[in-house]
Amino acid sequence: MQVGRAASAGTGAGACEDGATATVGQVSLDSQVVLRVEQLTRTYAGAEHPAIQDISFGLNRGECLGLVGESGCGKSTLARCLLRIEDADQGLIQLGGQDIARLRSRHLRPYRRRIQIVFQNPSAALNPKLTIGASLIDPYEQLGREAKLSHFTYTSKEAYIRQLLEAVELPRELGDRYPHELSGGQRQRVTIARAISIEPDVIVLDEPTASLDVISQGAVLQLLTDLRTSLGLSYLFISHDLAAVHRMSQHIMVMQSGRIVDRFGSEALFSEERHPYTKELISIF
Ligand SMILES: Nc1ncnc2c1ncn2[C@@H]1O[C@H](COP(=O)(O)OP(=O)(O)OP(=O)(O)O)[C@@H](O)[C@H]1O
Repeated sequence: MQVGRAASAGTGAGACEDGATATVGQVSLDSQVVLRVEQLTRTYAGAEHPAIQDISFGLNRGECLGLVGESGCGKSTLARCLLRIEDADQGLIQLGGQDIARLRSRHLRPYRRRIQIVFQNPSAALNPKLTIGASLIDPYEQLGREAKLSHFTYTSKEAYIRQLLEAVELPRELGDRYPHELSGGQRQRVTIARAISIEPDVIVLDEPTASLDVISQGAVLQLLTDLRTSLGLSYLFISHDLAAVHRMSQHIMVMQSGRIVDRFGSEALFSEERHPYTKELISIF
């Protein structure tokens, strides 16, 4: 893997609620924010309450921002809205300085590359009829050709696939296999390789280790941390596993019934100031 662009350290602007630009001396920290979300709300047809309501946060370049909350609180709805798989009813999603919340088709296309997602279930995320190599090349063919890649170089399909497999610590022979011929942990590494292949700014990790055994979980979380540092990636790490979120993230947000009820630097998880719901989550895990 070619690496080089160093990740910026977290600046403290992460997870800022009102989306305001923070300043330290003369230095604006706003340039560090790669993804800014303001007042995002989504109500499903027929539902009594919004699935997500007034969600606002900023994600710093090179940072992992954790989002934790119990099942059904709205985490995946937020992820789908950020990826524009679903549309929010109102609110702003600023990526690369552009509000993408309402962009359509060709206007949205240049921003699709900038935000990628890794889902919980790698088996559902990979086309069973494609070899691993073909799956890895697919995002580049769809979105990457227009982009100037700086870590991976595309000289030939084979060379590109090799770099991606190497980046996620998989043997190159796996490129010729089909998804069912891999273990769950290997399949999830392939979906991570797909997500990084077109060098996005942001990756939404939606419960990326929930389907794995404990040993594979630890290894995949470590790989994600290493890739964040070496590729300068920014993560929104969604999980109901508070321990994993604490391990991975510089800042943490806690979601309850569609709203962010608590947000703090990871080191302040056990502080007395925590919201009662955060304390409840701590007592469960
Ligand atoms: N397509 C949909 N249509 C209608 N309601 C939905 C839809 N998807 C989710 N919901 C509802 O929206 C709320 C939030 O669901 P969501 O899947 O975002 O929660 P979650 O926190 O990701 O849960 P989990 O951790 O179990 O995946 C729930 O009440 C859910 O029933």
